[in-house]
Amino acid sequence: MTAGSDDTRPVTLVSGTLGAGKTTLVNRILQNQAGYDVAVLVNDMGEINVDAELVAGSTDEDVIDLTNGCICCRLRDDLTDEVVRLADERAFDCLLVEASGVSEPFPIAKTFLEEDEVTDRYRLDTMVSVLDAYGFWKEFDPETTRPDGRHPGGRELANVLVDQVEFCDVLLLNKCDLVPDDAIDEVEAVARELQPRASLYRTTYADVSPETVLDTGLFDFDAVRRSAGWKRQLAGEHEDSHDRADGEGDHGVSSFCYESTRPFHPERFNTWIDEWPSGVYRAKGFFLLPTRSETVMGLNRAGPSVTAGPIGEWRADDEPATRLVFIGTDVDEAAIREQLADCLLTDEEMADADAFSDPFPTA
Ligand SMILES: Nc1nc2c(ncn2[C@@H]2O[C@H](COP(=O)(O)OP(=O)(O)OP(=O)(O)O)[C@@H](O)[C@H]2O)c(=O)[nH]1
Repeated sequence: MTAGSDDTRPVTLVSGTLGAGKTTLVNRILQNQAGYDVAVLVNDMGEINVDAELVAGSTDEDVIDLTNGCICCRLRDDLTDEVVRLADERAFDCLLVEASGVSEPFPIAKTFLEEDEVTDRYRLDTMVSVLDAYGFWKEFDPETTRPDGRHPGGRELANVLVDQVEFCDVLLLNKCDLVPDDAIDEVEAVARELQPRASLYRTTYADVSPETVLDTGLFDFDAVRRSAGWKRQLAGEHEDSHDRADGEGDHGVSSFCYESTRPFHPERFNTWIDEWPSGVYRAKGFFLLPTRSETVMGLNRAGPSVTAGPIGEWRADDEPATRLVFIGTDVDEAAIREQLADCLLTDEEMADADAFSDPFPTA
């Protein structure tokens, strides 16, 4: 889905975790616009917009600064006003939006897909994720320390990171200078499992040409939604190099979907979540509990952070079932399936489905 008519301007949305190299990329593009006249919109969480100050080689009118908050949460109206004003007041070819490191890209993208005033003037063209390859590698290999001794930061951001990898057209594995080659291979394998259809580049100081991220025509809303690793799995598909009998891609990265129409024993399943199988760094989906027959219970685990709780109600035409996707490295799928089967209610327990205590949150 690309909204708008031919005279709309292409929008490139750059997201990525804190310090991944977004500003470095934006600077690079501004310094080498390759024949494009590029306008830039930046947003930062701090009171002082460090990013706007750091974006070099630009006059004030090139760079619009949305300080005081994160675009995706508080500034959606401001974002709409600013991009509309920009389009009406200035001539330029492409808009480059740098999201703050804690913004989720999807809500920003929605502004460019759903707001009529915006879609009259712009079309979402390319979603770029800049990944701190070092931080990502470190996330799954806690023994590693950075040469300068600093922690790459923010384990709690793991959820954001996964969303950013899953929802993009172009993925830059940046800071490759800090990661040994064999580890980059592994990071790439993980990233490809999470997002198989993105164009992927290994970069140092975001060294890509402007054509890689500007006016690419790559954005395809439905394809992005469909192809994110876990959604693809939930839909029962499995493609390309990962379509193997054992479900395993390169470097031992694999994924599988567990399904059952029989509910889990609430406490057994909760204990299983606490213990968690080794190697699984991504899990997403929903599950059934006898104590919540009307409720869709969601499970979402990214790196070390996990949430499990109600995410909605089953609708009349739904077929309630547990569907959980697991992605990990050297995962023992058979063992996990067996453990999960042990968490299901037994026939005896099914007969007395009211007799459970339920440790999961209610809201
Ligand atoms: N070693 C190394 N450092 C890099 C690379 N890319 C960027 N950096 C450095 O990492 C730091 C953060 O880069 P930025 O471009 O400011 O990152 P950002 O994503 O805009 O950061 P936030 O706006 O805080 O989220 C800077 O000191 C960069 O010079 C790289 O490929 N290798």
